[in-house]
Amino acid sequence: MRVDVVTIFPEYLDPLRQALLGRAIERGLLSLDVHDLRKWTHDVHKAVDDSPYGGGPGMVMKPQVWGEALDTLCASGSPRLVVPTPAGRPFTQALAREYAAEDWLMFACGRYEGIDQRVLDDASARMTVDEVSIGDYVLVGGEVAVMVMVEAVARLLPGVLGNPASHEQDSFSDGLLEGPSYTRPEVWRDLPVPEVLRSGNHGAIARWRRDQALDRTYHRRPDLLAALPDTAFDKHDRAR
Ligand SMILES: Nc1cc(-c2ccc3cc[nH]c3c2)n[nH]1
Repeated sequence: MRVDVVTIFPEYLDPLRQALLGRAIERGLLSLDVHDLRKWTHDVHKAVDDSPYGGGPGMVMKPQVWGEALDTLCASGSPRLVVPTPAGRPFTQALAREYAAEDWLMFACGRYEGIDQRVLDDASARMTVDEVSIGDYVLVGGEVAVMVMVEAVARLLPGVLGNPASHEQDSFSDGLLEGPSYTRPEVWRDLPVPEVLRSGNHGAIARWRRDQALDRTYHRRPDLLAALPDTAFDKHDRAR
């Protein structure tokens, strides 16, 4: 997978080159190229923003600069363009899986009050453009949202995680939240590991984990439970 990121703060994306993702990049499982948007300015101040039409606070990112950047970076083809914004569709594990199947993702990091809408409208004629929110809170720019999405997508790529089962038992992979996890010691500060997990009875362990996931989802994210089809529940689930 090819990943391109356009931003006025290229160094903000450096953490993506550390640890697991850094090793995946070194192994060629994905490529990451970060581009400084100011490369496509032509004035001495390298201006990327201007005042908003209609008034209001803050500044808007200029369409000319973004247009030239995308024209250059997309000259060889059409990536899926992902634009973080509080006003976007929710970024979910399902969307991460969809992105993990793409050959080429490009992320446009806004700053200020965002990017002139015409940039996205113009790009939509040549590529799929997704305006995406990573949550109902407001960041200062798109860079952190891009790091969240790149990490969530890259970990799904074959070979990135040591054990593929890790993401197959992710929270949300079966529509439920993950239950609690435990490791040694058996008792810590007078708190024991649930006995079933030490029983060696794998059927009982699987049942207990499913029950824990159902309970946790019921109490913390009832919306997820309500969204599941009846077929998602077996007779044991229904007997609870
Ligand atoms: N989910 C979410 C996205 C954002 C976001 C994304 C881009 C920009 C550009 C300026 N402020 C921004 C905020 N906040 N919260």
